Amino acid sequence: MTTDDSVADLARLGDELPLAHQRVLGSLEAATRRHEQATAARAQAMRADQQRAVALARNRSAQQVIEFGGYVRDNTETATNSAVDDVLATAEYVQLGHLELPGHALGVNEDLELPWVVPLLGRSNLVVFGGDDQARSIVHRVVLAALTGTAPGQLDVIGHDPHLRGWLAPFSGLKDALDGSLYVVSSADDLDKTLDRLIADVQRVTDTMRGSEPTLLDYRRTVGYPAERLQLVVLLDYPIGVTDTMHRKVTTLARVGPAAGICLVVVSGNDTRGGSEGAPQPDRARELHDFGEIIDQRSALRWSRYPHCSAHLSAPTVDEVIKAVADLTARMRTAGGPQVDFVDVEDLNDRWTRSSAEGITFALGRAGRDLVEVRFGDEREQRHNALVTGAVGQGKSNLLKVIIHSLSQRYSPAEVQMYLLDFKDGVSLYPYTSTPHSPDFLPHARVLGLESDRDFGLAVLQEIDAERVRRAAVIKPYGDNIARYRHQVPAATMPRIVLMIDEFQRLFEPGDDAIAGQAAQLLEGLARLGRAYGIHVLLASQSISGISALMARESGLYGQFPIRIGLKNSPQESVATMSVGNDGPARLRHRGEAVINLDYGSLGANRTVTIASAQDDILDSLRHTWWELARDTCPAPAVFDGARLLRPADAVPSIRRLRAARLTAQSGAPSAVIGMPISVSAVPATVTFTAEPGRNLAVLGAGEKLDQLGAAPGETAANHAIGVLQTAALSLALQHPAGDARFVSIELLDDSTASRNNMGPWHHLMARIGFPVDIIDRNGILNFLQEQADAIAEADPAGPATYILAFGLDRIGRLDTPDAFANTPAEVLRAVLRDGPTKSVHVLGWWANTATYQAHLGFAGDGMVDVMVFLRVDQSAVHDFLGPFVTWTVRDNRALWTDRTQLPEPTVLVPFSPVGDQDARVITTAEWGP
Ligand SMILES: Nc1ncnc2c1ncn2[C@@H]1O[C@H](COP(=O)(O)OP(=O)(O)OP(=O)(O)O)[C@@H](O)[C@H]1O
Repeated sequence: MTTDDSVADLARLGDELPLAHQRVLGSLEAATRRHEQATAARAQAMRADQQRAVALARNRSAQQVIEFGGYVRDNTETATNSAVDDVLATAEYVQLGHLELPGHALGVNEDLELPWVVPLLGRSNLVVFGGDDQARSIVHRVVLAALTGTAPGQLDVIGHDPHLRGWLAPFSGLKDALDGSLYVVSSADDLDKTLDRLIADVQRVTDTMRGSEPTLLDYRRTVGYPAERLQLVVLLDYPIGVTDTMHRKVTTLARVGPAAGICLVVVSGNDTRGGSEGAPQPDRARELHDFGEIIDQRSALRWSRYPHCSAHLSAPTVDEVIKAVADLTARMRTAGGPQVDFVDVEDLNDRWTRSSAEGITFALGRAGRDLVEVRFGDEREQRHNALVTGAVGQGKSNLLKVIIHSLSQRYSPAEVQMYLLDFKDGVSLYPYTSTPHSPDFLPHARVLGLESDRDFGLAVLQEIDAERVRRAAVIKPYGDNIARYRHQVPAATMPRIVLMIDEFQRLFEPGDDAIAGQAAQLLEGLARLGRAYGIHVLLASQSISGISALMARESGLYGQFPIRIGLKNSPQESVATMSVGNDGPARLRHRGEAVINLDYGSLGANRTVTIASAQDDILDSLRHTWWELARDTCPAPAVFDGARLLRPADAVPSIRRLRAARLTAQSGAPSAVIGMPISVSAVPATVTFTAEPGRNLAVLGAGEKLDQLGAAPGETAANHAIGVLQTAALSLALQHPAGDARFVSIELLDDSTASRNNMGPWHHLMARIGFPVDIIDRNGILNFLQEQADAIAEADPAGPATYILAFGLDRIGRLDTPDAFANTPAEVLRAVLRDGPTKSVHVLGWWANTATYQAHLGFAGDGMVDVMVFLRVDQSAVHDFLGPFVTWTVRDNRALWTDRTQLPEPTVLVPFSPVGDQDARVITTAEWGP
């Protein structure tokens, strides 16, 4: 290649270079443009996508907000309207009104309105800042919602109102329905005590739960019944009147209260000056923020959880509150408390398996998931006796029934024996007796006092005391108590004895007489000394405050009763049952709940128990089983029914025994049966008519109550004077199987009295049993007495007996008109009375009027009549006859019996009533033997 060629090539290249450059630049530009266009197109597409996504998201979220709003509204219904007939219903959430969110902020067209629901009972406290009328409305709304959202009667409202604003006054109707369900204090002192009590409540609730559940509400759900109480504590004008110490207690409660069912509603107004030792107020205000939910209405109404929402309160008017409270109290009155069944506390398949040697245990009910039992006789615990109190209708009878059946199911009659006395006019012990229609009886019952009176109460105490003395002698060689004795003599039978007296205070009323004194002494002795011999006492009463001073002062009886069981009662009774300052029972809410305290009622030892409900059908069938098992080995209990009239037919077994004794010549003289002494042994009162001076019988006083006059014949015949004489005659006649007796009846009764008291049927009956009665009327009486006096003088002492019945002898007048020989008929009567008995002529007479009786017998009457029966006779007349130390008050269905030569002291008895149709049937059809 030449040089010229090279130059030419270079020149060509030089020409082509700019073209190539331009081409390159051109294509670069085109590429850049294409790229830019593509990028712009992509960006536009992405923007469009994004806008679509945002729009979609907005739509979706608006939709969700709307849906969620509906959901919240629906669920609010459920959360705030718990079924209040469910006993566990609790206002855990309450609706106060609604919250509003502006719609444009959410991308929705309308502003959003949501229910304003705040957590409350068991969940949180509430603090309201600002103290004007709106705060009052908030309080009304909160309290009302809490009450209506909780099972009736389960929530107590406690208020502190230092400025006496009366904000809680519209709720005062609560107090009428349930004591203690609203309690408002205004003084700092009272608030302090209330705070102490609330803190004690927290401790007790925590003890009850024993860490098994984190909160009371959980615990209630687990055990399935509303254990303990819920409390809403409203503190107005906080912290007015609140000292530092109290504030610390409030702070503690705010922290631990909700879990224990205590919820604080603190209203802190604009005036926040505290008590004298008040902490710097900003600190307190700051602490209040930690209490729980905050509602601030100092500027606009806000709930601190959602500060961007405006809150709107649905404020009830005062009238609405009052009306709602009235509805609520109506439901509270009918609402029952928690229920535990007998089968929840007693194993029906485990019968009579326990030994009472070391003590006895019975079930009462449940406290939460715990079975609550009481043990008597334990040597270590040294609790032997119990005191039970409860206002009328609060479940005392039910409780006693549970105790009786729990003991009877666990222990056989050889291990536990019961003496049951009921001093009220009730029927609770009737099912334990046998009746003609139902032969079952409670085999563990040794004595049943159905409508006991004081005499019978005393007789039972004496009987048990005698048993104590007997046991002391038996046990002595083996040690000093029943446990040691039974340990060493395992084959021995020595049941524990439980003496249970309902309305025992009646034993001590009027309080200053001989019976009260003896009863207090015996009871105290039994409660103190009986423990060693297996004797335990359970006293029950509606009202002991009247006698508590007597019990504590004179005999120290209460000191023997470490176990106190208080059903709901007044504060005064509660304190009398427990101890000073311990009004636990008064704060119980429901029938069937009780405070049990094993430490002499000391404050701090209270435990709330739901007493088991005595399920009658189950208990009836248990008793039937026990009876089937024990009927052949256990005698029926001795039954005393103080109100029941004693019928002549009731005397048949005794008369049969007396007749048999006469026939076998064990007894030489016949005995008239006149009544039943008030005693445990069923041995009748008898008057033996031996041929001795003085063996006459005088019945003194009116025989019936005036308001019984006019009763239909036969139906309610209750003239006891006539009844005593008729029955005496029947019983005497039946003891003369040989027919060697004559009966004469002096009858001075008016027709109405005679017919009302079945004199005709009595004559008829006497005739049917072989002893027709010779009747002497008013006109024949003087002649008859004269004849008798004459005949007595001549009579053979071994001749047939003559019984002169005299009905209403006082009606003949004083018998002091002398005859031609200056003898008065009264003297003739005295001759019969004085000389008759030794010739087997006995007078059994009734004088309604004691003055006439004295006139008939004269001053020298002593010695003519050994036996007297006083009916409706006043105390002073009794003193005339028996001296100043005998007390006697007129009582229905009772008589006072004295026998100068045979009875150590006057004895109260139930006298017989006149013969009725049924008596006549029984007596004529009874098997009398030869
Ligand atoms: N623990 C309980 N559980 C369920 N019901 C109960 C309970 N205790 C009592 N009751 C019911 O309450 C009512 C009154 O009870 P109870 O007769 O025992 O009261 P009380 O105090 O003995 O009354 P009173 O003194 O007037 O005779 C009864 O209908 C009884 O069934």
